[in-house]
Amino acid sequence: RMVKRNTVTAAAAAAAKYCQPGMAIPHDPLRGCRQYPAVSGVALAIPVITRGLQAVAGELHRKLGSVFTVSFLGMIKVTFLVGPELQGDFFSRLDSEVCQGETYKMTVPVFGRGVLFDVDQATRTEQIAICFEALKPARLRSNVETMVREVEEYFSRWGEQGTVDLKSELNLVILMVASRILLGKEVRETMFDEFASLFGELKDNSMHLVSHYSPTLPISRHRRRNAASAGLKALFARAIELRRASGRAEDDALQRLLESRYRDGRPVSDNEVTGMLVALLSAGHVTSSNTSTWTGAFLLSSPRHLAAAVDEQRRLAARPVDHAALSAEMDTLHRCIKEALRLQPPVPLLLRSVRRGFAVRTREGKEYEVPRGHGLACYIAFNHRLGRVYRDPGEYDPDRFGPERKEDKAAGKFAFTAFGGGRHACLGEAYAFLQIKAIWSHLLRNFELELVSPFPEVEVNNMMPGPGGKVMVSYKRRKLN
Ligand code: HEM
Repeated sequence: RMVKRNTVTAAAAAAAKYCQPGMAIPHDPLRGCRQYPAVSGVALAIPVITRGLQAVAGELHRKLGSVFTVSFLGMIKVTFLVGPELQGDFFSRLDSEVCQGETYKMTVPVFGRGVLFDVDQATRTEQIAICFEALKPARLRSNVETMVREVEEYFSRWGEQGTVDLKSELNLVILMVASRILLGKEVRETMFDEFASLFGELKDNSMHLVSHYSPTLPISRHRRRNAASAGLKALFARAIELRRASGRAEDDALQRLLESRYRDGRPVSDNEVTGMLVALLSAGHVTSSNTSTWTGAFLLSSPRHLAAAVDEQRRLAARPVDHAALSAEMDTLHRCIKEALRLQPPVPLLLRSVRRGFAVRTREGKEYEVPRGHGLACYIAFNHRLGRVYRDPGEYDPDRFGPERKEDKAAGKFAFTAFGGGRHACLGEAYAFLQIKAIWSHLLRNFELELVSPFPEVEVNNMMPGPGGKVMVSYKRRKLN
């Protein structure tokens, strides 16, 4: 039953000064609108700065329940849906009801014109399907050997012992893997340094909050972002020319994109291919790099789980690190990575806009209407720490995903959403796990590691916050047997 916003009770009317028109209105026939589900975003600014977004969200959740609206000067209203049971409304509704497009407009100057969030919904859906086809797990099988070789070569440069900033090391090795598997040998072998410098510039200048709210504001950061994006696309266009001139077909994502066609038979243009490559790198690099670093920080701070992960590698030491080993035989390592993703999801907050209003029902049976025009928020980092879903939610405890506990499954489909879910679920999940496991299985097999700097704090003012500062790790070579 749809709850009409204009049919609130007398009690609700009395509370109207708090429940501004257009807000999600709790429908509680017995108590009326006693809760005040709308809060001012401006009033929240100081608490968010001083106490952090998670703490403030916790307080709002305690006071207002699982559905509440934050209003920014009455102009932007964002409704938060808290808890796995409400995430179907966020992830699975039709794009005509709950739409991604508005909130990803900031990617247009990054990916370039004619790609993804610069095109209509139908074309975007086709382009995403083309990217999915290029990275689907069956396709990646043949790339694993190259991926593992790239990782081995990278760490062969480390000495017998030393101290490194793990964050910058993992950032670089992941970029090398991506340049080989996604972009191909031309970029990896002849243009890597130029590519790495342009991509670094793009990454540093495109993910700040100011770009989210005003992507074309003429500021120096945006000029540098635009130049880096144009430079990257030109570099990929050169790689395409080299590929065509060689007359060879390679086994990488570039080749698969070049050979793709839209459903009507139209080939994907070079501009679209270069834009999709920038999109895949942007979606996949920071997320994988941050997750690898958090995995290291957590493991190296948790002797019991580190020992379990090392034991697993010892058991598998006689086996080659191939696709079967990485995808099916490293359960302990998989859970260690997944737990890092639960505690530090690289995309902590997802936003949508509501195109057609709809009603949601909480687990307590309360109904709310979320009206057209609202923003909709899925605060992944907060949902991942709900005590009713995860036992001791602040603890790093990979065993919670084991067969005895399965805490992510027990609470329903959307209890673990580090990779999103439903209609727009991440298409790089298999690729991300393969490469992070390739890296960490190699590190655990070949090095004794120790975290020698304090456990990292989370970065602020970044849409994809990672571990802040340097993450210093000392290493000593070893061989597991
Ligand atoms: C640990 C690594 C990763 C994490 C945590 C992650 C997370 C996510 C999340 C949360 C979404 C959903 C966004 C939304 O619903 O608005 C998403 C979508 C996406 N991801 Fe990933 N991602 C990772 C790695 C990758 C990689 C390696 C690639 C590609 C190489 C990739 C490509 C994409 C793409 C293209 C989408 C958009 C899908 C769509 O809109 O239908 N991701 N990712």
